[in-house]
Amino acid sequence: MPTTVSVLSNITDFVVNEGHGVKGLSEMGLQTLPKQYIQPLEERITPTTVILDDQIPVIDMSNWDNDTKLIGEKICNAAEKWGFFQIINHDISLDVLESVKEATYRFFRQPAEEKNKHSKENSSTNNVRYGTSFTPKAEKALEWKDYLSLFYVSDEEAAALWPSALREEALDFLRNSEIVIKKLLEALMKGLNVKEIDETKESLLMGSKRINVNYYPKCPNPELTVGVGRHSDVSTLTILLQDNIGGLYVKKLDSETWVHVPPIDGALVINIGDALQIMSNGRYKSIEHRVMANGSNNRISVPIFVNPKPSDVIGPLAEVLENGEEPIYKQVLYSDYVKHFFRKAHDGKDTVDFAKIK
Ligand SMILES: COc1cc(/C=C/C(=O)SCCNC(=O)CCNC(=O)[C@H](O)C(C)(C)COP(=O)(O)OP(=O)(O)OC[C@H]2O[C@@H](n3cnc4c(N)ncnc43)[C@H](O)[C@@H]2OP(=O)(O)O)ccc1O
Ligand SMILES: O=C(O)CCC(=O)C(=O)O
Ligand SMILES: [Fe+2]
Repeated sequence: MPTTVSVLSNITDFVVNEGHGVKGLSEMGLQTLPKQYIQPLEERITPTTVILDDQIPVIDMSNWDNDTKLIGEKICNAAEKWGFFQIINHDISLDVLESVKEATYRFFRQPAEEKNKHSKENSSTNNVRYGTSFTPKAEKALEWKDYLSLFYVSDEEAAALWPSALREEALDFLRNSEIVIKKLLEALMKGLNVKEIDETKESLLMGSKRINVNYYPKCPNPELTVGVGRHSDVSTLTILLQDNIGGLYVKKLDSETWVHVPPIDGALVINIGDALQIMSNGRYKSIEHRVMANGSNNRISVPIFVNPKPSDVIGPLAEVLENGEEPIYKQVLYSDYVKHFFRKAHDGKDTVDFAKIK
């Protein structure tokens, strides 16, 4: 086992290259945060920018069959005003949610050598990626997070390539989320004057999926760093399962203030991603969010990113422009958009400028 002194003299080797991650660092019992993780003042989450008297909407899906119109309107309203909401009574069983959380812990509990088989350098596939921070090579300060990212192609590919520690549970969460994803997209498309989601639209909106499992270990100086820096997701929409620790903050539209997303047992957090902001010509908002590190507890979260296919070209939908509205985004190849996102450090909403008509 390396000593604290030898680890601290080469953090990148220990955390990034050897695959110990920030989990390995945290478990050495550090008393102070290594300098590589100290974020500039403007990137830290401070009480002065957080407001306590507002909250993202919480939408009850239980009466969907009888109240589709009313619930649909609430969803569209939340997508326009907040870009974020929580759903309760969504029909994904607590068992499925608990199992994927347990499996996440099972994956991260494994020795570094086992997890590191899935690093960019060691993995035989781009569709399975274990890593730490976001893009360590491009970042001035690292983020206090380890992750495993799984791009879904087929059950057969998952059986061959996904780590067995969480494969079945991640697939179960993906399968069970299908119905609620379709309900959300049906409501959101109605709000854009799209009457029917045919095969082509379905493929454009949800032609590919990625499931990530995030691990934020206990941090010695949480106020000096971030779990995840300011970013918007590049998805169509994201379905996020968080545990009961808290720490996710969402920027309020047209303001410099942030609200906390309080954990609600059994709820899922939904957010609009850049792809849907672009397709809706800016009507639905892909909002900046970030995660605070925690000084007392480890935290996990499991986002499912629902995306266009990499080969799709995305731009404002014809139905949205039908009434003469001017497009504010151009047509872009989705994989170019995603590559642009992955190649730079988290920088708030700047990714979407890639698709803006100047
Ligand atoms: C917040 O912290 C995060 C967030 C995320 C993900 C957030 C999302 O919103 S995911 C939704 C992304 N959409 C998709 O995955 C569907 C479309 N997929 C694609 O278009 C492609 O699969 C691709 C992602 C572009 C990869 O295509 P490929 O041809 O294989 O390109 P590469 O050259 O291998 O990769 C380009 C560039 O991106 C880096 N990268 C690729 N995948 C990941 C990943 N899962 N996590 C981090 N970085 C990734 C890759 O290293 C390349 O960069 P280089 O600098 O090496 O050139 C995810 C993780 C978080 O922490
Ligand atoms: O962990 C969270 O609550 C949010 C994670 C996130 O924003 C992401 O993975 O894109
Ligand atoms: Fe995110």
